Amino acid sequence: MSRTPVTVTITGAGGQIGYALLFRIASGAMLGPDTPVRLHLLEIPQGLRAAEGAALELQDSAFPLLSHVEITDDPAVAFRGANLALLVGARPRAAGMERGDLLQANGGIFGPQGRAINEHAADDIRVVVVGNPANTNALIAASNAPDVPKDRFTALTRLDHNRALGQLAAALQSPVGELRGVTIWGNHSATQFPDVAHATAGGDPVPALLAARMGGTDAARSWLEDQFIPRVAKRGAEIIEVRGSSSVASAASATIDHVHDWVLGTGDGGRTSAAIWSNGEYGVAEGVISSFPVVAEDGAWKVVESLDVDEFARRRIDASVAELVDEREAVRSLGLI
Ligand SMILES: NC(=O)C1=CN([C@@H]2O[C@H](COP(=O)(O)OP(=O)(O)OC[C@H]3O[C@@H](n4cnc5c(N)ncnc54)[C@H](O)[C@@H]3O)[C@@H](O)[C@H]2O)C=CC1
Ligand SMILES: O=C([O-])CC(=O)C(=O)O
Repeated sequence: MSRTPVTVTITGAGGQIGYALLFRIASGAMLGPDTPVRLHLLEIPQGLRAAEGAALELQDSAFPLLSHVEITDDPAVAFRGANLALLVGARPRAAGMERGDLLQANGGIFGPQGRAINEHAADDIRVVVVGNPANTNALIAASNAPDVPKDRFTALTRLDHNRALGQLAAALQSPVGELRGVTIWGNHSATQFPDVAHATAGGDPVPALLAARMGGTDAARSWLEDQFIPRVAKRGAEIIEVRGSSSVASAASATIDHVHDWVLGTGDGGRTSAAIWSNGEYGVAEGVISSFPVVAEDGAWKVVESLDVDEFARRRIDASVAELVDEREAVRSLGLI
């Protein structure tokens, strides 16, 4: 284990997801058992004590891969030399806040962070935005980092992808590990489209397996449209209702999965979902950060472009992309991009 440590910046490191992320990163779950890490924890002043407390616990965990922890409220320090940036800290929607207010408040976070990444991060910087509204926050950061290739800015839809796997596995009574080819399209919001048209379980097509279990194609289609899609798309709200607060461990786990696959590759048959810069694939508007079916090879996400999109899927994808375009117009009119 003589490799140079990878510098990982985590924003909002003193928050809930930050707390769940830090220990898994330091254990090697994200970058593998041979890669030492330096952690840069960025917080706002009122979050620094929580980040300091987490750092004490990191020390107490004696992780062999953890080479250094830096805690700061200065983005220039946090992003200096960063190879990976996990942008978790964001401004939550408060009571009475309009969408424009939320985008404005987050623009005040992700604009400066994009500029600090542009100025201070390492040349191979890769960014995943978790803080909501994740896709548009990623767009703001990317737009404020003109020297960083756009394909280095991504947003997390892996949690939605994993939620879809969990629901399908339960419906089919199939191990999660046998499921392939699920896709989340569009925005990390209730308009997202979880798509199983090309999915397989144990090598068999999921639509046919659902029809066999549910007594026909119409019953399977109703289950997909009336139960599966809304349940996955609104799972965040369900967790808040049942748990009393938003998803934390599953969000951290999905973030680990996203970065792990981006850096180390998805391998054979490992198609997944990630929100990445659109170059117009599948008719998605260029220059929004949309979720696509992807594989990762040599440290880059690639859209899997060979899938048929039927009329139902087309409508769902277009609706979610229309929301992304609206959000882009809103942040453009606020001067944030
Ligand atoms: N994309 C996804 O799938 C999911 C996204 N989320 C989002 O992740 C975000 C974080 O969630 P939690 O950790 O539960 O929230 P939290 O409120 O526990 O933690 C957020 C932390 O960010 C810090 N912070 C705020 N502004 C900052 C800034 N400018 N720089 C650095 N740190 C800053 C806060 O001080 C706080 O410690 C939220 O926006 C949430 O909506 C949550 C679950 C899933
Ligand atoms: O709504 C939230 O803050 C949490 C979220 O994004 C999710 O659970 O998908």
